[in-house]
Amino acid sequence: MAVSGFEGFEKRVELRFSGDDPATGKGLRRLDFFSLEKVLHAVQCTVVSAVGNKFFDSYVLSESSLFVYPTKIIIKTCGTTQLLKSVRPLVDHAITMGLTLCGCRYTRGSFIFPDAQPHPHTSFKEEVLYLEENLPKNLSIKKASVMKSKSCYKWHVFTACDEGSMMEAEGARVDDHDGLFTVEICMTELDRVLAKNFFRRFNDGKTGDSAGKEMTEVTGISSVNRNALICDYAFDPCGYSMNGIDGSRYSTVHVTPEDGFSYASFESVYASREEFLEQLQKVVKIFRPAALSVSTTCAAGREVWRGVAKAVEPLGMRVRSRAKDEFPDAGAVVFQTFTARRK
Ligand SMILES: C[S@+](CC[C@H](N)C(=O)[O-])C[C@H]1O[C@@H](n2cnc3c(N)ncnc32)[C@H](O)[C@@H]1O
Repeated sequence: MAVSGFEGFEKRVELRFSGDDPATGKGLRRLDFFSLEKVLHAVQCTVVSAVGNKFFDSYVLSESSLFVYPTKIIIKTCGTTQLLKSVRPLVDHAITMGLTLCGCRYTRGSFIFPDAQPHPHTSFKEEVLYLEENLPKNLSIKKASVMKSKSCYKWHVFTACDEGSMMEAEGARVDDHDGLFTVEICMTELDRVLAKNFFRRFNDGKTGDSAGKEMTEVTGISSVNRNALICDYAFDPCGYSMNGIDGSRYSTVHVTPEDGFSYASFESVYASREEFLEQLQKVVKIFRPAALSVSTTCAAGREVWRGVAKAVEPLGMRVRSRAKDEFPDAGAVVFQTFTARRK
């Protein structure tokens, strides 16, 4: 942990592969646990709990989450982890399974404690350089951009893909190659009373799993998506992580409740804008942050960002800025920031 406080803002990387194993269709899910742990060791985190269904495997980590699909991996880590160190080993493991990397997307917000970040996360420039050096050469179509806001929080995006993926994305005009769009929500300065729900009582006699389950219920996180199977974990003395699995769709919540650097994140994929907006409202009510950012990534031409301001306005949040950009393979990214009227 940094001397100053825990860095809640996560780094997130999504790797897409082509060439599934036609015999089992399990692709990357065949990666054994020992190999996965070795990759996570390089990142400096560990698995605290795991669950899977017929579509994917989901892992709650000591620092955030990992999702493994047959041809896609999403890994999100916070604190002072070295997330990008996972990229090359994951690509190498995939090659042994007959899979080729065809797309990479790296996103993160602005760190609260940037000076505490180790290599290669000391700056966005360094992260991009590291990715360029460690990604296979077939990912020749690249773009890196920092999307600005009116506050100190920015959204950093890097994407890279091969020519085949680029043509496919242009033809289908569908992001994520499955019709879903991704939403990443970051919240800071959480309501102090609500943040207390993510602290454990001294010597509570509970396990991380049982205390996590209780937090999921007490805070209302269980009602964000009632169809999701939730795998939750409460850290000691405070902090919370959960992964939700709903068919082929994941969701994830991470909370750093300490006053002075409180932070919570919510991420999920959606097919419908209505469902997204309904869940966004529930999430904002759980944390009542003073500052909120909502990043949507979807096919170019789909305007899933619309309606966000209208959805959070009745909850006392006012739109501060909106930045839009397009990225090869990923599609349109819209980064919107909001602040609470009370501040
Ligand atoms: C891993 S969780 C959630 C991470 C998430 N990205 C976030 O900040 O919202 C981080 C919270 O758990 C607390 N925590 C307690 N023990 C921890 C541990 N062994 N590893 C990581 N975090 C721990 C941290 O102080 C922090 O409040």
